[in-house]
Amino acid sequence: MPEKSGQPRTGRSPSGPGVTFERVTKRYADGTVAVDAVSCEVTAGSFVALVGASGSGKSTLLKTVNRLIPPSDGRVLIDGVDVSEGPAWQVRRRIGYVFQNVGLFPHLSVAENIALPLRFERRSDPARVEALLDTVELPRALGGRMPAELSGGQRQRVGVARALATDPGLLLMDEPFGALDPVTRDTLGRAIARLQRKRGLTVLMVTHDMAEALLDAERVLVMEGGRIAADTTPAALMRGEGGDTAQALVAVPRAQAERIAALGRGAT
Ligand SMILES: Nc1ncnc2c1ncn2[C@@H]1O[C@H](COP(=O)(O)OP(=O)(O)OP(=O)(O)O)[C@@H](O)[C@H]1O
Repeated sequence: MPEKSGQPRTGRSPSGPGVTFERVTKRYADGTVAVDAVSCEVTAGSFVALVGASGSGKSTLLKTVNRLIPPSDGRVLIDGVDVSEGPAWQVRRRIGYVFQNVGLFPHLSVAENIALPLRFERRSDPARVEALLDTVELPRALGGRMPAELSGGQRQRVGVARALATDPGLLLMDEPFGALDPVTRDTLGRAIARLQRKRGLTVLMVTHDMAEALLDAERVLVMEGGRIAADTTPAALMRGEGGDTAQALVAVPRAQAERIAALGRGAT
């Protein structure tokens, strides 16, 4: 993995776009400044994690990319084009979006849920749905089930498959695995990281879990009070760099790893 923050680790040329935040500010109606003049360049084909305390502005910043939240000031560019230009559906067609409790339609089968973005494009493609089930490592037979007949982890995989249906180059994930057990969380995180490298996707992932950010992403943005407090690599964070806010977040998985290692050595 390259050390330099922001360089994609994928060996192939990226298929995902670059994302630019230019002094992006979001002020809510009650005066809350959720995002405060954030400027940042996300390199095409890179995997970036957004971490920070609750309320630090991570989700708000992420949602300015697919226009779920319009900035009060500043702008967001995808491959140099302002996302506020043109109809929202046109911008979102090129962006996969995965969030916690993925919001599958309960009255549609798994296959129908996955095919939904294709239907909006007037495409019907059962082979594509099967390929997407393969991508997220779900048995094809699950396509006929209803969402209520799946486990939480399987539902989340279906959400990822649906987000990938239109073959977007950019994937936005907001606490995508937050409600899952640790094993499924780890497996899915690795699967996404593999997919990102293989396809050269640009991924922006909000997570509360610093260990997840360190293991899956190649660059970590630490948010505090609507600003980026640190912009660095997992390796640099593990060397103790990035400042106090970042190090307070790293301290949790570090201490856990040390306690587990001590248990392994037979310490009480
Ligand atoms: N619709 C809204 N109206 C007013 N304030 C809001 C609104 N949505 C979010 N906020 C505030 O904006 C700030 C940033 O919220 P945001 O959801 O972006 O943070 P976050 O870092 O994603 O938090 P969490 O980790 O808890 O999901 C918080 O103070 C929040 O209370």
